[in-house]
Amino acid sequence: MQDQTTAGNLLRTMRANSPLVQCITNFVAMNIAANVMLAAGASPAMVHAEEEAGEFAAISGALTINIGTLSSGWLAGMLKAARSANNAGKPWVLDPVAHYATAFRRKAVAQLLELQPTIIRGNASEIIALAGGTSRGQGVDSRDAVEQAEDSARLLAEKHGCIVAVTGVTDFVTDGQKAKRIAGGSPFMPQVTALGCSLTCLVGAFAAATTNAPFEATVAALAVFAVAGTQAGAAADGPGSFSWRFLDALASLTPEVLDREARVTVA
Ligand SMILES: Nc1ncnc2c1ncn2[C@@H]1O[C@H](COP(=O)(O)OP(=O)(O)O)[C@@H](O)[C@H]1O
Ligand SMILES: Cc1ncsc1CCOP(=O)(O)O
Ligand SMILES: [Mg+2]
Repeated sequence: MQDQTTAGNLLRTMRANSPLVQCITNFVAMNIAANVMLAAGASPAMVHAEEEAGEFAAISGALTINIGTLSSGWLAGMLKAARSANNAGKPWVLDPVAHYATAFRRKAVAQLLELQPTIIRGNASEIIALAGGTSRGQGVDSRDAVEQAEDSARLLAEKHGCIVAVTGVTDFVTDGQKAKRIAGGSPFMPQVTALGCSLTCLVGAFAAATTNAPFEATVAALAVFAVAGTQAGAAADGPGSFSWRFLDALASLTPEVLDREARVTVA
């Protein structure tokens, strides 16, 4: 029988469903993340107000929460949305942007972790710090290698019963037991702001489109970024042209090419 959980098949399913994803992201990411989602075939909605975030989570296929430009009003909306997603049985993804930088962020992330995200996606410095290690992160940017964050990712996944994705040159995804690495992408990617935030939203789209397969959904979303990133990077002259080429590559990526080009290995 054909494997329904290859990245290509999950991309086909995701596009067929075009899932509504509530993206509580940050002011920097809102526009590019929505464009990335539309190019890939998902249906994003940037809804964060405390007055409506919980109600909206109940009608969305998945929720993503990113603390990049946090304020107390947004945090209230995030907590309501996460509780509502849990009550409705919807997956939700946490992106702990620069959570190590201030006491406000550290406390917010602790509150969000108590609500048991389905998936955590962060860069290496964020994942190392989230597991209690000493990271070299500077603001929103990672200064650690993914390889150094792999043990932290496994620990976090076990502790919180979730999937953890660490991104960088070669990405790593684990449920605490099994793990995969996804190679590809482009050195231009960390030079374009909010691509990690956009990827978190896309992980939400794949999680919404799969039933009880958050590990495979996460691997598929990361593989889409890796293959489209490689394609865009090969033709780009710099981060500016990479940006629009990346959107085009996402939109034109076929499930067949994704399965052929994806460099996914068991870790
Ligand atoms: N040097 C690199 N080479 C290839 N791909 C990269 C590189 N750095 C980041 N990426 C890719 O960029 C995307 C965003 O990841 P990352 O930069 O780690 O997130 P963040 O923006 O949250 O720090 C991921 O798809 C990741 O694989
Ligand atoms: C620059 C910046 N400042 C606050 S959030 C943000 C965007 C971070 O995006 P990413 O985590 O994808 O690099
Ligand atoms: Mg980030």
